Amino acid sequence: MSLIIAVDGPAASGKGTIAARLARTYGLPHLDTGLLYRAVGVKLLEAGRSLDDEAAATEAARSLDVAGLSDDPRLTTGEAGEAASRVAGHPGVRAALLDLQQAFAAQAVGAVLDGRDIGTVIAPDAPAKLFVTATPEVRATRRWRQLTARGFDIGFEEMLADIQRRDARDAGRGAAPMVQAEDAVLLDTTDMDIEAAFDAARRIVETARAKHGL
Ligand SMILES: Nc1ncnc2c1ncn2[C@@H]1O[C@H](COP(=O)(O)OP(=O)(O)OP(=O)(O)O)[C@@H](O)[C@H]1O
Ligand SMILES: Nc1ccn([C@@H]2O[C@H](COP(=O)(O)O)[C@@H](O)[C@H]2O)c(=O)n1
Repeated sequence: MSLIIAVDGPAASGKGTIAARLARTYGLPHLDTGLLYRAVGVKLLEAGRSLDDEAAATEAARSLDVAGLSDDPRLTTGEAGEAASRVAGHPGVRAALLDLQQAFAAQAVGAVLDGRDIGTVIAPDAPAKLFVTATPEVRATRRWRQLTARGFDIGFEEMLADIQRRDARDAGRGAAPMVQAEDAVLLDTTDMDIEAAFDAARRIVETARAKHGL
């Protein structure tokens, strides 16, 4: 068995930050799966297609070029996040992105993946699973700081409404909804800074490693 670390949770909970640091700590490749859905959403928007058009979204997912996604500034906007969450509800899109994610998780060296359905659908047998969360207000504050620091003009109330709308859509959809896997450990980072959250995450992974002899 390889060390697969599944990190799920709602928007701006800090799961990407934790996943990236865990990957560095354990020398594992890391996939931010949200980027895949963001790229599909942006592709549709740029082609002038409706985000509700499942056939177009599925085709965009099937023909996705995954090279360079983590450096693409178009994927970091609030609009990209909203578009991602809309196309992520299409079963065809999720099916088109499944093999790629499962192949990434199956690397012999192990892997860290973060998203919404890693512990439930992509890697249900992962030995280490975390569900990272924080209150909507704290997550909206983190995302607002992140976006305004990059020069985006957005009010806090709008940010909070965006987070709450996305939470409801991601948790309420029929296809692979955002839900804590039964065997995932809940990590509530509401009152934790990044260092404290990472330390807590590493302890969870260490416990899993000891349990599975990894
Ligand atoms: N525990 C924390 N305390 C304060 N700020 C944090 C904490 N964790 C992450 N952040 C900051 O909050 C912002 C969002 O974090 P991050 O991108 O890791 O969240 P995420 O859950 O991966 O979001 P998304 O799913 O939308 O990609 C970043 O600016 C990050 O530096
Ligand atoms: N495994 C995943 C990852 C993401 N999504 C959807 O994409 C949206 C954007 O994700 P971020 O992590 O970049 O914020 C997110 O709101 C989900 O709708 C997903 O469904 N499954």
